[in-house]
Amino acid sequence: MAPLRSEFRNADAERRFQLHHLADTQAQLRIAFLFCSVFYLGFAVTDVMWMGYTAHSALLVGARLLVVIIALTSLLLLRRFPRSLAMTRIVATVTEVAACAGFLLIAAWRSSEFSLHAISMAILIVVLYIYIPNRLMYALAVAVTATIGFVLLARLLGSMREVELATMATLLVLANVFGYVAARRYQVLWRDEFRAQTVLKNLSVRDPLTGCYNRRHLHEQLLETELSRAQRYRLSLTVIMCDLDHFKNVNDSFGHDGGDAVLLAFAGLMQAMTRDSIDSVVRYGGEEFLLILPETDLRGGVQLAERLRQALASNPVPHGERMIRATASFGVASIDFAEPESLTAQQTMIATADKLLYAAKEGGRNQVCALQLP
Ligand SMILES: Nc1nc2c(ncn2[C@@H]2O[C@H](COP(=O)(O)OP(=O)(O)OP(=O)(O)O)[C@@H](O)[C@H]2O)c(=O)[nH]1
Repeated sequence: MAPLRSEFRNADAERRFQLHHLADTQAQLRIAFLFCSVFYLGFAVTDVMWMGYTAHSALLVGARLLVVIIALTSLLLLRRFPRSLAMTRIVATVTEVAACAGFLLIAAWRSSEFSLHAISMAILIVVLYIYIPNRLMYALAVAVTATIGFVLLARLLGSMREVELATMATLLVLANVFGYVAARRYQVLWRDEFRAQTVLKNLSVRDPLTGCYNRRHLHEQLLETELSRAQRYRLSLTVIMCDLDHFKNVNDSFGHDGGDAVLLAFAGLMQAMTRDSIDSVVRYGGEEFLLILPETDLRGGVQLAERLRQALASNPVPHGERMIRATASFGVASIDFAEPESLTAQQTMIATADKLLYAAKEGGRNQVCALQLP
C-alpha cells in the first residue's frame, strides 16, 4: 500500500477495491450532499440576522444557493451514473471545492467575525477528511488550499491581532493533521479488510497447489454462469478435459515432489496460454484439469489443446538435477448456442469431454479427441 495516499500500489487492486465499495461510497455521498445543502441554507438565516435585508446579505444567500445547487446536481449525477467511479470522484471533489469556495466567500463578506468562522473552518476540515468519501490526496489538497485561503483572508480582511491569527492558524494546521491521520487510518483499515476478504475468497475457490479454480467453484458458479451467458447471447462455448499421462509412473520415479512439479508446470502452461479473466482453468481431480473457454468454437478449442499438448511434450519439467518428461491427453467438447436447437446441459458437456479424454487415452495418449455437440 502506498503510505501517503493509502491506496493499493497495484492500480487493478485499487480499482477492484473502489468498485467493491462504490455503492457504500455513493450512499455516504448522498447523505453528505443533503447535509451540506441543509446547513448551507440554514445558515442563511444568520446572514440576514447579522446584516438585515440588504443587497450584501442577498449576495451571501445567493452564494449559499449556488453551493446547494452544486450539491444537489451532484446528487442527481450520482443517481444517473450509479456505476461510474470517475463520476463519483468528480462530484465528490467538485462539491468539496464549491463548499470551500462558498465558505471563503461568506467569510470574506462577513469579515468582522473571523474567530467564529475559524470554528466553522475547523469543522469543514474534519468534514472534508472524514465525512465526505473521496481519495485521500484530493481531500488533502482541497482542505490545505482552503485552510491557506482562509488564513490569508483573515490576515487581509479580519481585525485579529497577530498573536490571535497565529494561534488560529496553528489550530487549523492541527485540525488538518488530525483529520489526515484519522482519514488515513480509515483508508488503511478498509483496505486491510478488503485484502483479508479477497484472500479468504481465493482460498475457498482455488486449489492451493496450482492456484487453479477448484471443483466446488466450478459446480457452484463457473459453469452455470458461462453456460447461461453463452445461451443468453447465443455464443459458442468449449470445454477441454485433460489429464496427465501415466502420472502414477512420474510419482513412482521422481517422488511426490516430482509429481507436484509437473502438476505446477502443466497448470502454469494452461494459465499462461489461456485468456486472462475470460477463460477458466479448473483442477478437476488429482492430475485432471478442465478448461472453460467462453466464445470459443470447436476449432479454437482444438487449436488450444494441440498447443498445450505440444508445449508440455516438448518442454521437460526441471526437478532438481533431473528433467521430467510428461505428456497429457485432451478431450474437447464444444457447443454453439447460435443453433436454436442447442439444449446441452452442464453435465452433458463435461461428461462428453470426459469420454473424449478417455478415447484419447485409449487411442495411445498424448493426443486430442474432439466433438461438436448438437
Ligand atoms: N504428486 C501428486 N500426485 C497426485 C496428486 N493427485 C493425484 N496424484 C496421483 O496421480 C496418480 C494418478 O494415477 P492414475 O489415476 O492411475 O492415472 P495415470 O497413472 O496418470 O494413468 P493414465 O491417466 O491412464 O494415463 C496417482 O498416483 C495419484 O496418487 C497430487 O496432488 N500430487
